[in-house]
Amino acid sequence: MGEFELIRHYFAAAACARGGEGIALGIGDDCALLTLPAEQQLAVSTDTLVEGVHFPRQADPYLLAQRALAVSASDLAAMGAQPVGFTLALTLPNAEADWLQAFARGLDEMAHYCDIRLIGGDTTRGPLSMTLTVFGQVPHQQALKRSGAQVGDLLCVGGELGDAAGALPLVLDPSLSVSEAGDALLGRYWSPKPQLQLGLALRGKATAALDISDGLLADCGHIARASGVALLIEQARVPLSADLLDVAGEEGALNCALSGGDDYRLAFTLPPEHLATLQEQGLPVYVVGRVEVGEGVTLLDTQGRCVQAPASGYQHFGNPRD
Ligand SMILES: Nc1ncnc2c1ncn2[C@@H]1O[C@H](COP(=O)(O)OP(=O)(O)OP(=O)(O)O)[C@@H](O)[C@H]1O
Ligand SMILES: Cc1ncc(C[n+]2csc(CCOP(=O)(O)O)c2C)c(N)n1
Ligand SMILES: [Mg+2]
Repeated sequence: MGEFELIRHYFAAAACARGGEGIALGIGDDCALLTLPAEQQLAVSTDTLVEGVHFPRQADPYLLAQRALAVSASDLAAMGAQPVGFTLALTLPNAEADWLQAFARGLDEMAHYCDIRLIGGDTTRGPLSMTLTVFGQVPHQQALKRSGAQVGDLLCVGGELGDAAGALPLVLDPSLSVSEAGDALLGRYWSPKPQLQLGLALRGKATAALDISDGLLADCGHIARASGVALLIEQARVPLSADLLDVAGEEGALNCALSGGDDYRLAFTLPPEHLATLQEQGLPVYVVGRVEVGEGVTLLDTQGRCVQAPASGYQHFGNPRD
């Protein structure tokens, strides 16, 4: 199977490659063309996933595609953007029909969940990796940036943290036996659910937001820096799932939540007056701390004393505390 046949058969023909709102031209030309309403801005984000770094060797192609698109779409959620389209640059060691079929099915399912269309890409031969670029729309002045946190805001997260990090030993060693709780954690690693609905609901309410990819502490550091404030996290309020507690124990679970990464849940700062409205809508909003004058991220125990934080989070190069 040649490159063009592969593209035609597995990608151009996929349900997620059918046109949609805002897509004037999709797969097949030198560029795709997007048309946005005049009052909207285009939100753009790109993410690369490399075998052995972001996902294990011999990964199930169906799960891999789901994870790749979820990770990318999560950045749109974090900006409060509505998904429009995405490109897929796929590098493959070889073209295997079964692998491609399963990959395209995983991609289709996550694209359906996110309501996003495949609009183009690139297919090359080489070590397995993929780069997805997502495009979304957000009304002018309404994007959720990292820089707007205000003293007095609450610091919130969009759900239980650490599950995917808790699954990592199981991901890395498939010979380990997996309990029911472990299986649930594996589901959170392979198919994170981008919090798109929450992102939209936070428009005009949250003062800053991002999605947690490197760990709560490290990613909150980005908000603190960009906003010029201090973030205080009350350790006891960090939401942990029963499955994670079961698999990793209390201390292990907390470490996964604080520094594990791979959560793809939102962290955001919120003026207190908006909390009840969001929670009444049934949205997952958990208060974990607050914004104060100062800088950096501080972890507090139940008595309000500073706690020595564990290693701060995932970094590809260099010292994690840089
Ligand atoms: N090679 C690069 N050239 C230009 N800008 C880059 C490059 N790598 C990263 N950036 C930009 O730096 C900022 C931080 O990137 P980073 O990849 O850490 O994003 P993130 O959302 O914090 O993490 P994630 O990639 O896990 O979603 C983003 O604005 C990103 O576009
Ligand atoms: C097999 C395997 N080993 C380790 C990890 C952990 N990991 C890798 S990259 C990253 C941060 C996000 O990446 P980026 O900053 O590039 O978006 C994390 C938490 C994993 N996911 N899979
Ligand atoms: Mg991000």
